[in-house]
Amino acid sequence: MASTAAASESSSTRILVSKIYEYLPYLVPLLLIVHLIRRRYGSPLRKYPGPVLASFSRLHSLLSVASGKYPDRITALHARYGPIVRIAPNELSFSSPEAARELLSAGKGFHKTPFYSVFPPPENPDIFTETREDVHARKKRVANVPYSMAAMQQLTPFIDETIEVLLSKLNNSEGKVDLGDWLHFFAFDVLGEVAFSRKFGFLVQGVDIDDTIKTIDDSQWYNGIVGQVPELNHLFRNNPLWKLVPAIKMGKSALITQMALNEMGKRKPFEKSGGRTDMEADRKDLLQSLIEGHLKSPDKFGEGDVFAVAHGAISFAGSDSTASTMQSFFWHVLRDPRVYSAVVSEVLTASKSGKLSERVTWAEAQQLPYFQACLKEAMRTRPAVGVNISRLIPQGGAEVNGTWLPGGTSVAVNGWVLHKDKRIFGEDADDFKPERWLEDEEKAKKMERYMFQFGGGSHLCIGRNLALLEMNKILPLLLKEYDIELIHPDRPLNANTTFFVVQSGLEVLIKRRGS
Ligand code: HEM
Repeated sequence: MASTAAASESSSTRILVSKIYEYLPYLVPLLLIVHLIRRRYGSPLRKYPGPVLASFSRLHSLLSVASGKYPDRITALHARYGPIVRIAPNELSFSSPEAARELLSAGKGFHKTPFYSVFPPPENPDIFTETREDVHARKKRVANVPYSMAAMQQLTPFIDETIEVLLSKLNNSEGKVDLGDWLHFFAFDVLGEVAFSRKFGFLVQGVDIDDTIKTIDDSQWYNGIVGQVPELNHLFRNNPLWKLVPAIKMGKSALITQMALNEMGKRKPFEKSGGRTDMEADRKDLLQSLIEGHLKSPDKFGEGDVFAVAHGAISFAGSDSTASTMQSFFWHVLRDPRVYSAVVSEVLTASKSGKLSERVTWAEAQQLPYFQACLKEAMRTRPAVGVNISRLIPQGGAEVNGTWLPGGTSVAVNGWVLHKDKRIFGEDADDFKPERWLEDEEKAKKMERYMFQFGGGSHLCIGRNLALLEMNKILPLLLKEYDIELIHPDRPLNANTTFFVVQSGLEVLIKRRGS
């Protein structure tokens, strides 16, 4: 009896298995469709409009970033769907600057999303890649000290030295030059000096040595795209087999990594050198300040953090961002004869009346209101970070700008959208118009509050003082020294957004004033 029952049971199992096999080609797509429909309609975010693909897959975001035109894509999405757009199954993009202020403000428990974890180094996250707020806060407290404006001012001699090299190069190449390339080389060389008291030599050689800049940009391209689906990182960069493919050197710029390692090595043991590279030098570079921070609080800021922060500043955060901003400044100023003539006249008048030194200082640049307005306007209309800044809503949910959102929702904001808000910046917010900063003090203060070119809150850019110091010194100086003209005034600047908006094509005719 028992054996008959067992035989019949095994035969029905066989039938079931054979049926499953028979229907498998239909079953798998069916289950997938059910899963996708659940993602689209079963989510509490279903009431928010957005592209259909985005409601059930992150593929939409991935393809948008891969296009290199993310600022245009996200702007178009908000123009079509309104102030809150569902850009992925669990992600909303907000266009309102008020929402961005709340999202980025410190102490609300909004953490960075897994997007950031894709950026190297995975083994020792730096200030940018660290997604644990408490660990981030601990590290940032130490790293903030050397990045303060007072500390940065002491680095002025490093910047001045690099300025001399740039000027000598431009003096020797009067006529047609790619100003964008020179500004890019300048931004890198300043960082080499500031961080390690070492010249990378981009300006001297006038080329992208060892394809360093290209390697960094390729890495950013990868980070921006794979960051949309961070799980893919296990398949690629974090996959040991990936490293065996010789053509791929994602995230590893030999020149910069080697320089960082050498400089750290030379200063060991830290207890003895105090982080100084040269016992005679009276200049303190960034690495020395970071080592001092490490010596004071080795438990909060380990040796790995010293390396990660110094290396990250150069190989990721500080170079493309500053170069892109300077290129935007020149492109906007040069293509509008009215703006160019106003800013040049301000600089030359100040210079003639003895208000500018031969090498413009930070304090002097602050006394050039029209120049300051042009710089702000460049950072407003073309912020250097082109992809979204995103944060996670904590478990239990939270309100953003009056909208209740469930825990685990990712919320994104984008400077290219936020800075074009007509309520804050005016009906002509899409236009480059420096005057908007000079018309009314109250209005200018309000606009300032809603500028996100350096992010905000606890993740406000740590390098903003360095970038501002550098730009305030070199930009007016170039306007003072040279007559500059766009070769192709009607041609847009080529912009390829990876994480930063990497720009090219700033070709100009340059002539020394008075020559
Ligand atoms: C004009 C130049 C720059 C721009 C426009 C810029 C922009 C930004 C933005 C928007 C963020 C916030 C990103 C986010 O929350 O997802 C950020 C963060 C950061 N930036 Fe910059 N940056 C510039 C220059 C620099 C420089 C020169 C350095 C270092 C030398 C630097 C280092 C960092 C770091 C470490 C972070 C992470 C801060 C944190 O999460 O606490 N940046 N930057």
